[in-house]
Amino acid sequence: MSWQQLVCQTTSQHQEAVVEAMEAVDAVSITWQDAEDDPILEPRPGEMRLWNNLVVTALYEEDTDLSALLLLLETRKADWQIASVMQETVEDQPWERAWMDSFHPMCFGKHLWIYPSWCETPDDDSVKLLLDPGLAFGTGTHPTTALCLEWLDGQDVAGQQVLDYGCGSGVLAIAALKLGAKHAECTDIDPQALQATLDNAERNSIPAAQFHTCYPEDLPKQTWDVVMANILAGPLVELAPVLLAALRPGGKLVLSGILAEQAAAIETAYQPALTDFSITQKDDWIRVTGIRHLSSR
Ligand SMILES: C[S@@+](CC[C@H](N)C(=O)[O-])C[C@H]1O[C@@H](n2cnc3c(N)ncnc32)[C@H](O)[C@@H]1O
Repeated sequence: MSWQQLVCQTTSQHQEAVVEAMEAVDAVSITWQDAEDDPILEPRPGEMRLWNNLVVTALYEEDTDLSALLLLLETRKADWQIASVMQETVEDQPWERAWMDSFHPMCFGKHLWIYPSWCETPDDDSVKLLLDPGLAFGTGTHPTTALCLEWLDGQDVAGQQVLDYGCGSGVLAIAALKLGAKHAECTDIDPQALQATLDNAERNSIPAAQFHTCYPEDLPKQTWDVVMANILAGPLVELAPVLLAALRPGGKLVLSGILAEQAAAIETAYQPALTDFSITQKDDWIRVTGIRHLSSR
């Protein structure tokens, strides 16, 4: 058995019209994704934002007649800012397994590995995290997470208290605990992220006494030895007073989720309070690290 797939590139302004036209011919599924590498900045609550240019993909049964839809897309090409339309045949496959094939064990730095739960883990002395893709961000496949994990792997966090601000899946906190940290505080504005962190901590056999999840407004009034925040440049600039106040003098800060061209804004907000300020780039993204001055500034 095979399927027909229609792949159409348009703009966010016309995505709704294209999706409606595709739905009208009984699409089995419709998905859309970024046509470029265009990060979406955090929407305000209740607001939905799309990438500027997107690729809309519709799947149809083998015998669906798509001629009228193709004609409509061709006629409205200019109005709906359609850059391309492609029709292809897709062979049937075990879909529930297909996505699993794209997740493999990944190594960060020298010792830190992330394994999907369906992979066998070797019996060696590497540090292993079990993590499956889920609703919350953070499986290590994104350069921003990878930058933080690579940094963590090179740190001596034994016995330290860490704060994971914007924890997503909890990947950074769990990695720090596996590397010997004493306790991790995990915070996020998204309830699904807090739940995913709890689930992933349990899956990784982290004792409940070693970590805690809460919303940012409920964070305990204390400072931490290590503060990690992989959010986005805008919120990181706004959160600078909060994150710096959470860091004990001499404590280490790692920030990620920042595009290379946003480095100056982060530097202005954080550099005056830090020593050893350092920037590392991976693809379009950067990681910023530093140590809080021993004297308060
Ligand atoms: C890019 S994900 C990072 C997840 C994970 N820490 C990692 O490194 O892969 C950013 C997370 O920050 C959360 N977030 C965004 N703005 C926030 C804010 N102002 N305060 C706390 N969390 C925030 C999001 O809900 C999301 O889970």
